[in-house]
Amino acid sequence: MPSEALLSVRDLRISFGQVEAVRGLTFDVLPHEVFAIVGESGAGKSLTARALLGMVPRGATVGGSVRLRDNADPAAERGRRITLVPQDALSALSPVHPVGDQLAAAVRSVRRLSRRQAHARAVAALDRVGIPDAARRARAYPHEYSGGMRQRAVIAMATVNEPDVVVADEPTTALDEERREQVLRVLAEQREAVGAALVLITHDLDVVRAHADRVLVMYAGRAAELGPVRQVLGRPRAPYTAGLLASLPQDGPRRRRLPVLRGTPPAPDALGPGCAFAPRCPLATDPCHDREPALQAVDDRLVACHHAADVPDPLRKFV
Ligand SMILES: Nc1ncnc2c1ncn2[C@@H]1O[C@H](COP(=O)(O)OP(=O)(O)OP(=O)(O)O)[C@@H](O)[C@H]1O
Repeated sequence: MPSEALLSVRDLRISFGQVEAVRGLTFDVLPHEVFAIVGESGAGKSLTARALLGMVPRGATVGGSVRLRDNADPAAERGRRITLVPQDALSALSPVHPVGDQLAAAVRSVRRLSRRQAHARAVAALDRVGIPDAARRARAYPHEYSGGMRQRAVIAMATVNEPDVVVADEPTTALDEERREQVLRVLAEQREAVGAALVLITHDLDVVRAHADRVLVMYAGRAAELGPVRQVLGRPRAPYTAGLLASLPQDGPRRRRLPVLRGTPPAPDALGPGCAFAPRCPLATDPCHDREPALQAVDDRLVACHHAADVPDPLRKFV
């Protein structure tokens, strides 16, 4: 891995029996960056997110490698050097222990500190994420917190041990717009406060545009495009990225999003020999149906498309 990478993923593959759901992902996460993974439902984002922490569902086989800096195994460093902000804040907190105790336990699981010291760290972490009157609130149970406070407490839990990498799996999916921005702001602040990189899993290109430095666009378990957000979203080279982008309104309320990408992604057990996107792709030609494209470097990013050089600009003409 490049010496500066905090997390290095090489040819990650996750399969269930004969069916491969994640099909060979390779990328690095660099210090301090926000690395987004975006794609439609079923693309393999959640499986990938969990594999980054060494967590895989029962019955899955994992190939390739995921390593932290100094070749450390993420499963051994989970909670310490790499942490997860899950989608559902409630499920991340135990209902039967005060929030402060849960944070203090997380601290003591990785550091030799007295209860008192760990509790002080827990309170400081709650204070840092903007929980008012943190010392008192630390003694309260999750059900005594508002939804927004619970989200913040989960972010405090993920950052209390000052990890190198925080993985946030769709942290804002269930939230309204205002809460969504709040959570992303708190995440960004905490990432900066503890100096961590953030892997942000989302299906929302608006979130990517506003919050990420680099983006991996996934389709059917593979990388369709990978590179700096400005390049990838500014001038997509994968027809899939272009289609996703074109389905966003250029302005106006988000809910007026247009369903431009027709059809649905293929199921992992129904993939043919060609490009998985070919059945939905307006640029597809015979080679696209016959042969899966390899990732190639084009304009400061990697693209898996036989027609990477032909994806028209501006986007509106494409769809
Ligand atoms: N435990 C499992 N057993 C069998 N197949 C699974 C399992 N978990 C996930 N898959 C399959 O792997 C594929 C990728 O799933 P994953 O949850 O990673 O997608 P995703 O991109 O996170 O989607 P979403 O945005 O809906 O969460 C899906 O086709 C899913 O059916």
